[in-house]
Amino acid sequence: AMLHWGYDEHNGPAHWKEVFPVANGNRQSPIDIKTEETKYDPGLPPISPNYDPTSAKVILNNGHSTSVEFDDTENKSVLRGGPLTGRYRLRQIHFHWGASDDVGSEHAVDGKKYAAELHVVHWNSDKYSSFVEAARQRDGLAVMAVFLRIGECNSQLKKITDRLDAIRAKGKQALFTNFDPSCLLPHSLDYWTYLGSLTVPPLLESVIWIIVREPISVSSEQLAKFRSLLCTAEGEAACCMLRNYRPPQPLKGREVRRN
Ligand SMILES: NS(=O)(=O)c1c(F)c(F)c(-n2cc(CC3CCCCC3)nn2)c(F)c1F
Ligand SMILES: [Zn+2]
Repeated sequence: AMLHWGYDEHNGPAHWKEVFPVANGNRQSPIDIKTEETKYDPGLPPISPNYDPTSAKVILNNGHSTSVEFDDTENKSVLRGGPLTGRYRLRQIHFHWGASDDVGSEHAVDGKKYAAELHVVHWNSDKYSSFVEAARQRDGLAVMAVFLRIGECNSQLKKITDRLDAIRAKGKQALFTNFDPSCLLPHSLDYWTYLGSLTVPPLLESVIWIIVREPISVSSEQLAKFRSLLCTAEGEAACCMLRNYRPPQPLKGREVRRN
């Protein structure tokens, strides 16, 4: 079996079930959203992100993505509305991308993959007392996903891509504050929503997914900076983080609703 999970031939998504059998579960993510089969739900309210820029703490290379981590010790930055009951506290944002611009997103829309995908991870702080506890519950996490398409340079994303050279190696982090991730959201927050899982091991089936339908832009040069991150620590033989997306998983009868 694999040593440590990753996205290479020997430890990638096809192997994850060897250590995490839930990989073949009934509510796995991501999925390919077949827009003709989504169900309009007039009862779905708008999503309402409310983030305090002082919650941002550090930018991190965790070896399988780059994330911005937020202070989630109080309800300073929360997501509410949409399919959610109560408040979900902001924990971290991170990205998924591919080895070339024609792939990279985890979710797909009618078989189309975008160049990358932003995930904004929150946990149900009304019902649970920590992220790790919430991550084990069916309604514990809410992840808002935003597609990135190749286009003009994204000046807001530049705040992140300009810092990546300071955290090239796995385990490196740098101070990163005064950042409100709403600045990365598109004009329209219309969305699809369905029940799924983490898209990385341990693949826990605890995520209410909110997929924003309008993509944001990223330039090819900005995206190339993500690929120059290393999935190896300093002093180890350098290995670039060329891709970190899981392919779409079986829908298994789940409904995808839209507002
Ligand atoms: N792609 S995704 O589905 O949006 C996504 C997520 F939703 C996550 F929550 C994480 N995540 C993983 C852990 C370790 C925890 C270690 C203790 C058990 C729970 C996981 N922290 N956050 C994550 F890495 C990720 F990629
Ligand atoms: Zn993710």
